Amino acid sequence: MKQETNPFPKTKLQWLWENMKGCRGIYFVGMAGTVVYNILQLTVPYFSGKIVDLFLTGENARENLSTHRDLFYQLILAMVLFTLLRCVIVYGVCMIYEHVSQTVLYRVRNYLYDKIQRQDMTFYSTYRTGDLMTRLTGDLDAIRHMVAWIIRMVIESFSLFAAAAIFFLYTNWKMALCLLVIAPFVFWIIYLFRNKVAPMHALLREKLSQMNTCAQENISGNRVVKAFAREDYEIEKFDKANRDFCETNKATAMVWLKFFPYVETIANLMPLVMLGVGGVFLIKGQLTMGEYVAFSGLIWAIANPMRQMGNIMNEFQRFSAASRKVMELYYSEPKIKDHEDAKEHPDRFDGKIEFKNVSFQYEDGDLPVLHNISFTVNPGETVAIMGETGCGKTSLINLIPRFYEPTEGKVLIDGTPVENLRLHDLRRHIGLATQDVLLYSDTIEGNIAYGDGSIKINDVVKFARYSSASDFIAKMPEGYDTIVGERGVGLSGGQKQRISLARALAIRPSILILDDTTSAVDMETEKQIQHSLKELDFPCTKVIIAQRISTTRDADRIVVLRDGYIEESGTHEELLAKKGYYYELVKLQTGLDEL
Ligand SMILES: Nc1ncnc2c1ncn2[C@@H]1O[C@H](COP(=O)(O)OP(=O)(O)OP(=O)(O)O)[C@@H](O)[C@H]1O
Repeated sequence: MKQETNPFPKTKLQWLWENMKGCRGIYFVGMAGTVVYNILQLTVPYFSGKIVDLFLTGENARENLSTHRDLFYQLILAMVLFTLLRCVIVYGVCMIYEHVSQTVLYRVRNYLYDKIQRQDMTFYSTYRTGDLMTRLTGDLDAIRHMVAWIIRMVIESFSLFAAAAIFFLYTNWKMALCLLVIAPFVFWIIYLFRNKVAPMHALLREKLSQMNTCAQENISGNRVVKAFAREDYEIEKFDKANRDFCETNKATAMVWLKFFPYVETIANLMPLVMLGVGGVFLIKGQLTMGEYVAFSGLIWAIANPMRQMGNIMNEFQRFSAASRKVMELYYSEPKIKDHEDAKEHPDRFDGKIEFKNVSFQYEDGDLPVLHNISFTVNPGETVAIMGETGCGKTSLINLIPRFYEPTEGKVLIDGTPVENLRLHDLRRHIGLATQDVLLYSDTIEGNIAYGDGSIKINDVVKFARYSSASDFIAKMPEGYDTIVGERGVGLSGGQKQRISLARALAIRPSILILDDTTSAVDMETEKQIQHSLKELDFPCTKVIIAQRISTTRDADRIVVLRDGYIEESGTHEELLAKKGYYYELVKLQTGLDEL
C-alpha cells in the first residue's frame, strides 16, 4: 500500500501524547492497572486447575481433601479475593481513562476554538461551517474514544494475550505451541483488513462533513428556502447526503464482514485444537486434568484478543481519519498575523489613512479586484466610496483593518503600514459596520456593548441615539433588555443596521468604516444619522461606502471606483463639474435632466 506522508510536525500519536500533558502520569497508572487486571483474570483458572488436580481428580484427591482442607478453603478464598481486587482495579482504571479522555477533549477543543477565532478571512471563506463543526464535535469525539477506549483495548488485548501465552508456555509448552501457532494467520488477516478499511474511513469522514454542511446551510438559509418554496428540494438534497453517509457506513462495516469469517474461524479452531490435541496429550499423560481445565478455562484469553483486533483496527482508522482533520486545524496558521516586530499602539490613532499604489487580488480569484489605488484621508475627514456593485468597494475597506493584505502597495495609518501594527491595537480602534449585519442572541444593550464590555448604559443609550435607534428600542417591550439575534425578537433590516452602527460607535473608534450601513433605512432617518455622525463627541475619521447622494454629498471627498480603478475623486461640487460617473448618478437619483 502507498504510504501516506504526514504533513504535520508530529505523528498522530505523538500529537495525542503532547495533549495528554499533565495527565500522563495518571494515564500510565491506568495502563498499568489494565495490565494488572488482565493478569488477574488468569488467577481463577489457575486456582481452579489447582483445586481440580489436588482435590478432585488427582491420585490423592480424597486424602488431600481431608488432610489439607485448609488449603482447599484458602484456594477458594484466594479466588474470591482476586476477583474482588480485579473489580476494584477495573473501576479505578475506568475512572482514569474517562478523566484523561475528557481532559484531552476539553483541552484540544478549547485550543481549536482559539485557533478558529484567530484565523483570517481567507480561512473563513475556505472552510465550510458544517465541516468546522464536524471537526469540533464528531472528530474530537473520535479522539476522546482513542484515549478512553482504543488504547485501553490494545493494552487489554495485548496483556491478556501475552499473559495467557506465558501461562500456557509455563504450564505446558507443547500444548501452548499447538494453540499459538494459529495466531500469525490472524495478524496477517488484520494487516490486509487495515489496508482496505483505511481509505473507507477517510471517505466516511468526508460524507459526514458533507451531510453536516448540508444541514447547517439549510438551517441558516431557511428564509431563502421558504421564499423559493424549495423545502422538497432541500429535503431531497439532505436525503441524498444522508443516504451517501449511510451507504458509506455500511460499506465500511462490510469490509470487516469480509474478513470477519476468517478471523472467527481461526479463533474457533482453538477449542477444537484443545479438544483434539489436548485429548491426545491427556491420554498420553503429557497433560494433567488440572492443566486441561486451566487451558480450557483460558482459551478465550487467546482467542478474544484476536477477535478484538478487527474492532481495534477499525476504530484506529476512524481515529486516524478524524485526527488528520483535527490536526489540520490544530497546526493551521493564519497568514495575517502579528509580525514579530509589530508595534504596540495602545492609544487612539489620529486617524490618517493612506492608500499608496494598492493593488489587490483574492487568493482564489482569477483577476485583481483593485488596481493601483492611491488616496489619503486626513484625521477627522469623511470620505465616501462609491461605485457600481462589484467594483471593489468592500475589498478596499477590508484592507484598512488588515482583513486582507494588498498584493502590491501599502495601506498606512498615521504613517505606519498596517502590517507593522499589532492586529489587536489596529482593530480595536476601528469601528466597523458591515453590509451583512449579524446580531448575537443577546440583549440590545449586550449587542451595542459588544466591543466594549465596560460601557455604561447611559453611553449605550447615547450611541443608540447617534444611530437613530433609540426611538424604536424605547418602543420595544423590554427596551434595551430585549433579546435580539437568532433566538430573539425579529428586527427589520434598517433596525438591525442601526444597532450595528451603534455597536461600531460604542467603541469610540478613531476610524469608523461603514459599508452601506444605512442602505435599508428611510431618507429621513438617514439624514438624522448623517447629522449625528458629524456631532460625535470624539475625534473620528470616517470611510463610508454609500450609494445615495444624500450620504455622500457632505463628504470631504468622494472616491468613485470602477472595475477596481479610481475613476474620479473630489468633493461633490468638483465631481459634478467633471460631469462623469458621479454627475450621471446624481442626475439619476434626483430625476433631473440637467444640474
Ligand atoms: N472572498 C472573495 N473571494 C474571491 N473573490 C471575491 C471575494 N469577495 C469579493 N470578491 C470579488 O471581488 C470583486 C469585488 O467585490 P466587492 O465585494 O469588493 O465589491 P463591492 O463594490 O463592495 O460590491 P457591492 O457594492 O455589491 O457590495 C467582485 O468581483 C467579487 O466577486
